[in-house]
Amino acid sequence: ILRGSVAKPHLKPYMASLQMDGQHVCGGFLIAEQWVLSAAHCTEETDGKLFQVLLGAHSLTEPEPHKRLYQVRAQFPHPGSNIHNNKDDLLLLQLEEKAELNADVRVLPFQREDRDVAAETVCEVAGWGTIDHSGRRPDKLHQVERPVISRDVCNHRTRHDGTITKNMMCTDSRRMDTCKGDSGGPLVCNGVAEGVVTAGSRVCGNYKKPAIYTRIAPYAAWIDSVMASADE
Ligand SMILES: O=C(O)c1[nH]c2ccc(F)cc2c1NC(=O)[C@H]1C[C@@H]1c1ccccc1
Repeated sequence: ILRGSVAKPHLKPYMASLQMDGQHVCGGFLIAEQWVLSAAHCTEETDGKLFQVLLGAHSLTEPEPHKRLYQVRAQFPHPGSNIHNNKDDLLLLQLEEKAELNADVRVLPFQREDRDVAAETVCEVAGWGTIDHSGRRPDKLHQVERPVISRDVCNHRTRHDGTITKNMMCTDSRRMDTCKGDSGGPLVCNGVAEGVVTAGSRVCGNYKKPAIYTRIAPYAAWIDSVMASADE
């Protein structure tokens, strides 16, 4: 998160850190007791290995009462996701067991009504991604509030030039922005997860390149079907 602030500890109890060999790779969030939603691109350099999911954390390194690293039973990248674009950039992770829910570990509801969030709506996004232009990686969760910008503005030829589909949404990236390592985290508007930070490589903090999110509502049926069909 560029030019945001340190989050209040454990006030975003749905936040997950997707880790590989003890290192934070991407964000994610708890959508059900045994399920985390993130971004498919985050699996690109993991050559088939499964993530581990850290829940209940504020600091990535310090011991905290409800912090716990969960093994992942299975990962389900959206079948339409690919390395060439930001389409269908969603990843479902089934935890090895149901997460123990408590004050620091809670499910976040996601939007099921497929209707665009109004431009100028101020939403919030959090993550353990880079916090400055030298790529510094924070130990603690950071957050920032950003206004939604319309798809028409985001698709302007000087911005993302028509690549933003109806299944994507954008927020203003002037100065304050998401950045590498924040991908997979939720864009939360009025307490509901409306989007997932896309994990395609992108410049951060440049107003000409707004932040891009995968809208969740269009994928509610896919999410429900994967959760329903995955084996116990
Ligand atoms: O965050 C992203 O957009 C993104 N997209 C990807 C695609 C492939 C892929 F193998 C990884 C990523 C990845 N994450 C990262 O590179 C994470 C490792 C870097 C990082 C940044 C800040 C703080 C901690 C760690």
